[in-house]
Amino acid sequence: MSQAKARVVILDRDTLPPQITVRTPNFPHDLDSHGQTKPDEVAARIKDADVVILNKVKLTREAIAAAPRLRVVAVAATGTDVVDVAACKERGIVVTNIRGYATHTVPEHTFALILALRRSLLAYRDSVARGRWQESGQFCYFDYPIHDLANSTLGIIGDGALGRSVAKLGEAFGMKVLFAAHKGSTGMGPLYTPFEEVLRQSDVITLHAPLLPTTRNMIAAPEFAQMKRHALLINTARGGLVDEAALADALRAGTIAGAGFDVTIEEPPAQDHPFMALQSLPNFILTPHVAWASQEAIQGLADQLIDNVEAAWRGEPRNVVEPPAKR
Ligand SMILES: NC(=O)C1=CN([C@@H]2O[C@H](COP(=O)(O)OP(=O)(O)OC[C@H]3O[C@@H](n4cnc5c(N)ncnc54)[C@H](OP(=O)(O)O)[C@@H]3O)[C@@H](O)[C@H]2O)C=CC1
Ligand SMILES: O=C(O)C(=O)CO
Repeated sequence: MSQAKARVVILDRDTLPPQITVRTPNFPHDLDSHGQTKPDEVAARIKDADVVILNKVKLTREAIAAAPRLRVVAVAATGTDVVDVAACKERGIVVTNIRGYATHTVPEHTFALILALRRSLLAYRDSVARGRWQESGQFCYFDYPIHDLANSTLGIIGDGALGRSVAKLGEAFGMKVLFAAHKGSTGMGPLYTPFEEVLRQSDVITLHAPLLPTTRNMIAAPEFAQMKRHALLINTARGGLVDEAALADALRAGTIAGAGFDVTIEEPPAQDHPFMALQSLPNFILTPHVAWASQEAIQGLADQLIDNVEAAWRGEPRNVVEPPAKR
């Protein structure tokens, strides 16, 4: 992109573990690396930047306007919802993301949540710790429901790299897999089942769609009401896809049987977030946005991140993110 020395700013290096090697870009540059950046620190830190690298720091239209030299924003994640991509595009700033790095780690985490919930694993573990096994006086007891995955129906929302890998694992467990058509869409072809039909038919529903204006709150009270009472909802995608208060209500009311979440709208969630009051429920598991975080996946992400930065800087950008289309 340029022969001049570039100023590269990393806004949240601490979102990659210290033992992960983030290699130095292969073009002349000065590096300004910050462990974390608060929202009100972004504009000042990027004001002279040519390249910004970030994972979960929000990059707003205002901050972008205050960075006249900015040419490349390299997101260290697949999800780019933290960046105002439309504002970048208007300025000719290239936005890149990481693709396909999490096709083992996220599906495996998804199934860890599904299996734990479907077999009441945490409830049995807690009851063993409380002495319930000895109290039962026999070799086993049946306090909590256990269901097979085989012959059950897995509804997948989002048929990208992760949705498809999850489908393969589901098929290996003997599940019938349904890919949901976009909510509100009618003609997506025979490979897709209408969104509402997926809600009605699935025993397990798992989300793998990006957070966009069109996917925000795609699951709220009316959608919970259409699910089976024994359905599980798994969200390893983005917090904003689900109305969090409606999920808490659905779990308390028994509208659905359980939920496994790796993501929340604000991360970390505040102490008074509706999910924090659910921590004692045996049918709700919240993990701290670590579905992506196998050592193997993160190293692949870090390598791809610098590949993206180098390619964009030499004027051959790859993994370019376009602003969300309105549909
Ligand atoms: N918790 C974690 O650690 C991680 C979370 N993620 C999240 O998972 C998401 C998916 O990742 P990945 O599969 O790699 O991304 P991809 O871009 O490969 O796939 C996303 C898919 O979602 C589909 N999609 C878009 N809009 C809708 C909609 N309205 N309804 C249903 N599907 C839709 C897209 O296809 P089309 O538009 O053609 O339908 C696309 O196929 C990421 O965006 C990210 O937010 C990713 C990695 C780690
Ligand atoms: O890759 C992603 O989108 C993640 O959320 C991991 O940071």
